[in-house]
Amino acid sequence: MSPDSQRGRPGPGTEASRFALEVSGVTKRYGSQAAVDDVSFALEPGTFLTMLGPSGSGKTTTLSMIAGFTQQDQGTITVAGRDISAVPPHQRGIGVVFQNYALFPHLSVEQNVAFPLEMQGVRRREALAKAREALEMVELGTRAGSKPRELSGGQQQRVALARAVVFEPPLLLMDEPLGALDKRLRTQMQIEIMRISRKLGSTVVYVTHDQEEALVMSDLIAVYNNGAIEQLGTSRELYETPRTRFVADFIGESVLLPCVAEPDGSCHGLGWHGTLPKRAELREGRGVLVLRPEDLTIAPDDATGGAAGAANSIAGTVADVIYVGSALISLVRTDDGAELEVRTPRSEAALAVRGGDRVRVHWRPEHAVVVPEDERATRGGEEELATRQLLAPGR
Ligand SMILES: Nc1ncnc2c1ncn2[C@@H]1O[C@H](COP(=O)(O)OP(=O)(O)OP(=O)(O)O)[C@@H](O)[C@H]1O
Repeated sequence: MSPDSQRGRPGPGTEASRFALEVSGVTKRYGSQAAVDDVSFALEPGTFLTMLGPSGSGKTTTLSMIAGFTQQDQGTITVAGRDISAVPPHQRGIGVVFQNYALFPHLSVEQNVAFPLEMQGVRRREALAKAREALEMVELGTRAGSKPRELSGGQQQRVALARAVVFEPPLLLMDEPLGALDKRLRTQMQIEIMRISRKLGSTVVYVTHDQEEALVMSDLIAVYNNGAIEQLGTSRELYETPRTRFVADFIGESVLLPCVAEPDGSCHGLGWHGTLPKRAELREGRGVLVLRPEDLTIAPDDATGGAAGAANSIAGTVADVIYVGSALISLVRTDDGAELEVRTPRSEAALAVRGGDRVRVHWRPEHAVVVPEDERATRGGEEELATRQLLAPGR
């Protein structure tokens, strides 16, 4: 477990109930495979956490254990300081919106929304009145008497959202709730979900595949990989200071250059040398220099700095230039075969280069991060070869 995944956990003797949700050392195995492997995090009330990661990395299983649909093999889950591990789902007081958590087709929209309240023993009249309020909140007040099949996909999702928030749950779990919607409706619903969760002051755990959605909506993002949280932080922390190569690659566009960090504070790679960035996860040995395309600048290669070139830069040939409206993307192929993407704002387009130009791509060490090499990524393949060449004396 990375120290990051423990973020916000209370220390021994600290009052646990200051957290709306605390997941501690939770593991779920299917056969010999761990779907979720020793996951821990704690959320202050009102936090919006998004779980982001590739398919099969354990996001839904984590959510399902919090909801109570799946029983963990190890670890504890507490909601507002109360261990809910043995509490059945409907008694957990958690609002749930799962993509496949369908509405009841034979009930009207308002009866669907009133259902969780009636399950809690609230009288029918009161439950229906509250259901109508929740439907107003998602702007479906006029469709209370409709059957779900008479509504569009987006409207049905909004009913599901109303049903999840009708009892004003302090904790709301959402698994790809907008997965089936088109882009326009998705954006509208993202705003709706943020508005409603803020209004209710709910703590939200949200699962999505869409990193843009995660960056826009979340206070915190947990990046999942292979059943574990690889890094947990704000959007900005994940983008600007990824701790691992996986996170650097997964969040936003990145340029990754294999490198060797030296104890004297320098680092070098194939065809370049420079200063070891302060934000280096390792001070010595093999790693990967992480750069963001918008932090790179491009200039004609005038061979400054002699044959080895200027520090913190690499020479190459422009393979392509793509106009994307707000910026120009230059794809540069280095002499050692690495591909670099350089993003130049449109306002600086005078600096633009053309395909076939010899150029030098520069970066500032304060914009770079060095992360450890990912063993999985370097097992076999070209990259291992590149790293071996990098370490070979005489190059
Ligand atoms: N009921 C089950 N039986 C066996 N294996 C399961 C079961 N549920 C999940 N798994 C396995 O656990 C792993 C994690 O699955 P999970 O659904 O949590 O991933 P996910 O990150 O939510 O993926 P996706 O984004 O595709 O929904 C996967 O390898 C999956 O095959």
